[in-house]
Amino acid sequence: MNAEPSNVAATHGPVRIVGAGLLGASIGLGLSAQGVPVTLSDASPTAQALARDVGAGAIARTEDAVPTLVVVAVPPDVAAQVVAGELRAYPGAVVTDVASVKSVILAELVAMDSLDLSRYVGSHPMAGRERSGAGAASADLFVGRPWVITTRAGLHPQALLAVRSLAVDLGAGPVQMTPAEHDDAVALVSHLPQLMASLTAGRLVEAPEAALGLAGQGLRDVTRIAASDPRLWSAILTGNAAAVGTHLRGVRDDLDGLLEALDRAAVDGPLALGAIAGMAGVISAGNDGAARIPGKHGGLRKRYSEVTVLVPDEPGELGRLFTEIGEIGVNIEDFQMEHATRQRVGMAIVSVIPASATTLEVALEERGWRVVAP
Ligand SMILES: NC(=O)C1=CN([C@@H]2O[C@H](COP(=O)(O)OP(=O)(O)OC[C@H]3O[C@@H](n4cnc5c(N)ncnc54)[C@H](O)[C@@H]3O)[C@@H](O)[C@H]2O)C=CC1
Ligand SMILES: O=C(O)C(=O)Cc1ccc(O)cc1
Repeated sequence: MNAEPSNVAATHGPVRIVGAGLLGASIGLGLSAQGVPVTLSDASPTAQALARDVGAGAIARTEDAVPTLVVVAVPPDVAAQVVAGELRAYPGAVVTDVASVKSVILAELVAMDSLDLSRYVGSHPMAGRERSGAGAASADLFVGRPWVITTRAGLHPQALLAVRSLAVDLGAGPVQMTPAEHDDAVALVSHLPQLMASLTAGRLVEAPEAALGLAGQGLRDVTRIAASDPRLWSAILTGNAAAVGTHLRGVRDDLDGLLEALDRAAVDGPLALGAIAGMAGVISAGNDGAARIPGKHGGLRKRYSEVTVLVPDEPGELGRLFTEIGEIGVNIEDFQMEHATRQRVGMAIVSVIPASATTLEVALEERGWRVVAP
């Protein structure tokens, strides 16, 4: 995202952000970069000062101009209380929250007396990281990502428009859903994957060092989000308990079928009746499901060819590889690095458009690089 003020934001502000962590500071950075006035408030003075220092806005003061929009970016278990406080403090402002669960927060708000909920729009940017705090914030966190905006009867159309504009200003695509539709969808595409990553990584706690030493990219891919914050995620998961439970029970049914087939193979041998079909069913359902995940830009995921190059684990070698790929005239579309444990070599996996893959392989080999056969 352009760091220069572009003055094209539909959001005029002032925007008040309550909760200046990863999400709050990322929103503040994105809006500040477009010249929108932003103030920051956080229960933690340290978090507030860090968000200011990274450029997400100014620390809120009592004499500040009244905000037109308040963005609440605190953990889900305190979101309703904070939203209620902001609706009361700023009777002319639209208030949104960005918490990862929506029905439970709306239910808490509805149960409170004398709140003007026509100005409250629950929302959820589908973008984030496995790290917390303003130190990990980024102005372009939301670019190209969906931003769910929850709709319901009684919502003021101007409030809905203000939150849609916020999402668009930050480069996201607004998607309207009811709170229940949202919660069921994220239970499947966000909350279940978090639990599967945590459950898989949890099995490693007591694994022998020798086993861990064999780990490759597959384990790293599956466990990336296991680094997430336990406090935040317990609030998210319990805040969406019914929907998460439904999808987790589905996994339990699949596991029961899998175990039955495995037990048969363990007792009667790998070709035991139904064993192969049991495994193939699970793996091919996985193939079909994974093929349905939209890619970065909504297209098919496998748009690039991968060229794998061995890179000596020495200072400057990766830089030299990038420079030489540039000299060969091939554009790097994506990049991943795999490290083999206890070896002084890494594998650079360079994604390029399919038409350039062979040219790149040949040219790199001519220059003395070891290209791993696809
Ligand atoms: N982390 C992620 O990847 C995503 C998180 N979200 C949602 O965004 C919200 C914020 O999450 P993060 O920014 O990741 O967390 P974070 O931990 O980085 O930041 C939360 C901030 O809220 C502050 N806070 C807590 N209680 C407060 C209160 N009562 N008043 C004022 N400030 C308070 C904390 O001091 C902290 O600085 C959560 O509701 C989360 O579900 C949404 C999308 C992605
Ligand atoms: O890192 C990822 O893959 C994510 O999906 C990030 C994320 C985490 C929590 C949310 O509520 C929304 C998005």
